[in-house]
Amino acid sequence: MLERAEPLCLLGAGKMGSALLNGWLGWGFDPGAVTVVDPGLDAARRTEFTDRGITVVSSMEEAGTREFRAVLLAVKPQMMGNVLPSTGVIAGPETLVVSVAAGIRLDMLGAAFPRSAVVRAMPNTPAQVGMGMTVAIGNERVTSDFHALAGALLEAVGKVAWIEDESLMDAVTAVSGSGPAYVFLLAECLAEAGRKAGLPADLAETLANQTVAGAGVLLDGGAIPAATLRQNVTSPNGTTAAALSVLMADDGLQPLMDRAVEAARLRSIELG
Ligand SMILES: NC(=O)C1=CN([C@@H]2O[C@H](COP(=O)(O)OP(=O)(O)OC[C@H]3O[C@@H](n4cnc5c(N)ncnc54)[C@H](OP(=O)(O)O)[C@@H]3O)[C@@H](O)[C@H]2O)C=CC1
Ligand SMILES: O=C(O)[C@@H]1CCC=N1
Repeated sequence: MLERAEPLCLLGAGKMGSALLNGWLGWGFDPGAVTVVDPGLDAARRTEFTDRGITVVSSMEEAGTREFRAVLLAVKPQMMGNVLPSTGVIAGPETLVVSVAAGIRLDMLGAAFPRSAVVRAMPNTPAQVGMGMTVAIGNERVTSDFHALAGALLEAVGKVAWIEDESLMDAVTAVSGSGPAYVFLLAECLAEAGRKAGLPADLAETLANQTVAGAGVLLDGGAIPAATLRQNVTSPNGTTAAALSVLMADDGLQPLMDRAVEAARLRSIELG
């Protein structure tokens, strides 16, 4: 389990790393136990962290050689080759290493951290509001204690599903990792279509955003399937049916989404 003051290290305090860090602090984790390693932080971001009692350093050398209880790797996949060789020193047999980098496989992570338990995870940005969806898989060093620790770290920002077949991770990345972007694009397209239908731009944007947000809340929890929620909007021979006859045509949204998800899945494989 996660104790509130065990030493944690976050490598890469960008969008995903910060979302997880905020989740841990919101859960009650001691900021004084957190070290952030990020060479790119500007003065304002650095102060934001240090004001909360978090230690911020620019390099692994500055982080020292202490072994952390948990290390979260949240740098770009393209940076992992640079970062991994210098990180082994902060991870020992009692350390859990969690990587959220798209495409970076467990065997690569395991080679960089041969003494540590390693979890490969794919979260998403709704983690920023505690509504994340993370899929995770551990290597052979992940005992039940490490599994519980990883679960606690990841559940601090939303739901977690564990898988046992790593080959699914590229499709996971394409669906839930990248998926929020598809939904935001849907909101943008809906607003644009509203503008083209004659609505003032700000009203069109408000209508589209609130509609997507409200529909998301209806979906939350999974009690009512998406198809049922869709049918609840669709009056026989009404306006929704007219729109859905376009969106659900043979050349409608499904084949487009199939192609988009496949492109993301292939890119995830390439990143590895
Ligand atoms: N954004 C998303 O929706 C998701 C992202 N991910 C994964 O999370 C990871 C991070 O993505 P994201 O948060 O979007 O990216 P960001 O660019 O927002 O964050 C990466 C951070 O790492 C910093 N950084 C660069 N080099 C180093 C280094 N050597 N040591 C420590 N920190 C470093 C960057 O600084 P600088 O900006 O100066 O380069 C930046 O602050 C990626 O691997 C991505 O695949 C996973 C799921 C969803
Ligand atoms: O676009 C990316 O590569 C990352 C991984 C999933 C979401 N963002």
